[in-house]
Amino acid sequence: MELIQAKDYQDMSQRACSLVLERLRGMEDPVLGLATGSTPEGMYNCLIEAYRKGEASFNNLTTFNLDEYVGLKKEHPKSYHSYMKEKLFKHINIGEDQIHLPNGTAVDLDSECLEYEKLIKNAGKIDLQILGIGLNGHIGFNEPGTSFESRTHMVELDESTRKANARFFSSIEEVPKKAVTMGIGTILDSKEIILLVSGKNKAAALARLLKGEVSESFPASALGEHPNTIIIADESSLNS
Ligand SMILES: O=P(O)(O)OC[C@H]1O[C@](O)(CO)[C@@H](O)[C@@H]1O
Repeated sequence: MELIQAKDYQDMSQRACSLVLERLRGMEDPVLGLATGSTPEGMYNCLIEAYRKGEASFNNLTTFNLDEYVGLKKEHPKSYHSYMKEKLFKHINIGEDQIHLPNGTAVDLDSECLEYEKLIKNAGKIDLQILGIGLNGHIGFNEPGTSFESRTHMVELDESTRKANARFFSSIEEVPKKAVTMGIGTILDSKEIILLVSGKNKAAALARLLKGEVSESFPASALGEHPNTIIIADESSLNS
């Protein structure tokens, strides 16, 4: 794992944005894996800015998001479909047919998971996967104890994850208890991974990751087994 030290959130976001744009420019039909949460918002703003300035175009891009809550319709304001639309997709030149997120309201969720895996496979490998990290080391919604070989599957969210994500809802009761997420094996199949880490509250998780012990009790440690992962971390997550 390569570590890039950024000064602050803004610097982390800009470095990630520059890396993404550089990689996209070098590819004919890039496949990009995307994350939600607070961490990538600055990077998305930078990508939008580059598009507005005419420095980037996304018409040949295919995207796959990591995860979606079970039970929230696409149109629900707190769904990850809505997040992606509001934070990125509606501001750039990308069409509905280019973007993919799991459907958390599918009648048959097991088939939905298999179908999502198939879609990723048919697109070729994910060229570049963007990740954030949860306080307990989750990546996507893969909670501690998830097999590193897991494929897209349905998960029960940890109470700690629901609590952390309650800030996006009116109350913790509204946070769904389940989600569909790419598995850790699915994530590890990506050709390249960028993990973004910002803020004091992520310091313990980052320190554990950098220690290098690989264990299923700490999902992000799977990245230690990936040949091409870059961590971009800001000072507050590194020095707290
Ligand atoms: O960037 P945040 O909001 O701290 O979230 C970290 C991680 O947790 C999740 O939001 C899931 O809880 C991921 O999608 C994200 O990568």
